[in-house]
Amino acid sequence: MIRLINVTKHYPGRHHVLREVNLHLRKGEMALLTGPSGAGKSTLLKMLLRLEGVSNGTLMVNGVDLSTLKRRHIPAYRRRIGVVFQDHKLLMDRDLFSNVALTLQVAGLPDRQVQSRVRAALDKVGLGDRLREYPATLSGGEQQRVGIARAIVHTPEILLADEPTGNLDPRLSNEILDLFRDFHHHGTTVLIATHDQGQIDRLGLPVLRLEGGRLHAPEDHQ
Ligand SMILES: Nc1ncnc2c1ncn2[C@@H]1O[C@H](COP(=O)(O)OP(=O)(O)OP(=O)(O)O)[C@@H](O)[C@H]1O
Repeated sequence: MIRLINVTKHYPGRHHVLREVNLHLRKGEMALLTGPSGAGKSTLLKMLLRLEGVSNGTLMVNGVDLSTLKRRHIPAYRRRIGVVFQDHKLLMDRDLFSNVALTLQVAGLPDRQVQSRVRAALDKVGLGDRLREYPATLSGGEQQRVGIARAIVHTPEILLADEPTGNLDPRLSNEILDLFRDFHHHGTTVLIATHDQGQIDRLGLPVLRLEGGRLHAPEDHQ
């Protein structure tokens, strides 16, 4: 599903962030991406979203070489991926329903489908009865769950998260990561960038560690 072959990345005028990285994450797998600050975790996620290009090597997602993806096909490609950020970037002047509905509306889905999908997504994260509330009335963990509902509302094949528990206490972090695990158990491929050693130890998932531009991964993930 996700395959990096000798991928190198450097930003203009800077030395390499990633050097000949190899990774194989199969369909339906879940893994944690870790490493010190500045190691390139966000860069790797951005490359998977085609927000950043690869400098050298090959990055394949679902059999598609991203460097050959035409510009006009990028929006459709991104709709197959759900993304969760640490600062969930919710629209504070819109209620939960509108926050989650937005991507479906932009994609031109009929109203009735938008209604049912948004309700189902908010139900999955335990906020199905709070559709008309505004983000400001929610706790940090609840806001993060709205971010997750928004990421999964279009039933993506791949779910990426960048430090999704960064601002949360351990109990809420457990809840959020268990939610990701549920999606993984239902067949979604999940990759989460995290610094949280407690979660890394607790979850017992394959750990992909970036350091000094290299990726250290279990042998069957290289
Ligand atoms: N757009 C950019 N232009 C130039 N350099 C960048 C850009 N984005 C990131 N970098 C540099 O690339 C390196 C990797 O950054 P990245 O954000 O991928 O690391 P990270 O592992 O996600 O870090 P953190 O854990 O602190 O979020 C850093 O040295 C950063 O300064």
